Amino acid sequence: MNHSGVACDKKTASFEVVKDRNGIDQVVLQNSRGASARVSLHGGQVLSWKTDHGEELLFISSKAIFKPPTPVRGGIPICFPQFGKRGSLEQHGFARNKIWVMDDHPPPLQPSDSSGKSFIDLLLKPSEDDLRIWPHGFEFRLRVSLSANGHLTLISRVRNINCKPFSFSMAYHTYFSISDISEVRIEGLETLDYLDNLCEKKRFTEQGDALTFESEVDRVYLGSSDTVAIFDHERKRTFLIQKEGLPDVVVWNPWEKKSKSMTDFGDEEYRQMLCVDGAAIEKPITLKPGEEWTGRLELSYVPSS
Ligand SMILES: O=P(O)(O)OC[C@H]1O[C@@H](O)[C@H](O)[C@@H](O)[C@@H]1O
Repeated sequence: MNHSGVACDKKTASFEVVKDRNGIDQVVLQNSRGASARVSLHGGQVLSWKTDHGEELLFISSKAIFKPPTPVRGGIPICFPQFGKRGSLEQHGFARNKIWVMDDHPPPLQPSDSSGKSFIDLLLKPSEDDLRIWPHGFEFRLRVSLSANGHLTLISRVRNINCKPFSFSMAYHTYFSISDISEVRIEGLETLDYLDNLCEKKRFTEQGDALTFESEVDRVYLGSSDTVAIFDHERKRTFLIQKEGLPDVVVWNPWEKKSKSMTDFGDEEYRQMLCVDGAAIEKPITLKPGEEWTGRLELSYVPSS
């Protein structure tokens, strides 16, 4: 199938555009082995990423609301131009609530970002309402691609098309599907400083051990290495998060009490999800007129013992 703004190598991959129940386009990417991903124009949000055995790798709440402007609880919402409540905008900024468009003529990326991959290019430009609350002309281009080996890559390019500089924060708010929160650990954040959202954003230093979970966690780890891993012992699977241009890592699990206060989240669902986000938060990105920033996230999984 051919669609403007969408390209793929038909020998190795395919895609399809379908409408959700609210009439919003979703793009289904598939690789030659049958792995798939689903991306909605609502928020430019990845809603599903499946292995070639059809196993879902991302968490979506059974109570998620799919009607804009509510952001969908799960998948990979894009937080932009603000993370959390660190600014005057609504929580996590407006990008995740907007309807993005397919990008007909994206500026070229590296050939390796296209060949053998099934991908979709999306674009968000500010509406007049957006400009009233955040008066900065920008173009946000997002490429979501699925490779032959099932890796999911998100490449964000933000360009300043205005005549004055602006600054922003950004996060790929990734809800991983896990067997049980008591069975997982994160490696790659040991010894880093973090800002604890549960303690008025105070700065602490992580101890030398891998991160495990026994209560609510809501932290921004600062200046992490470019690879972070989530080990899921029960499922015998490890997620690898590789990132470029995204120095920070958000780790969030709402645990029991907060889960009960969220209307679009099941009371017990905190057990089956863990958010680990590649992000740029502590030091906002500043773009001069005409400048562009790129932030790249690659997600993959390997069997583990
Ligand atoms: O409910 P929202 O707006 O999607 O946010 C969920 C969570 O997102 C996390 O990234 C934040 O650190 C948390 O503080 C927040 O509760």
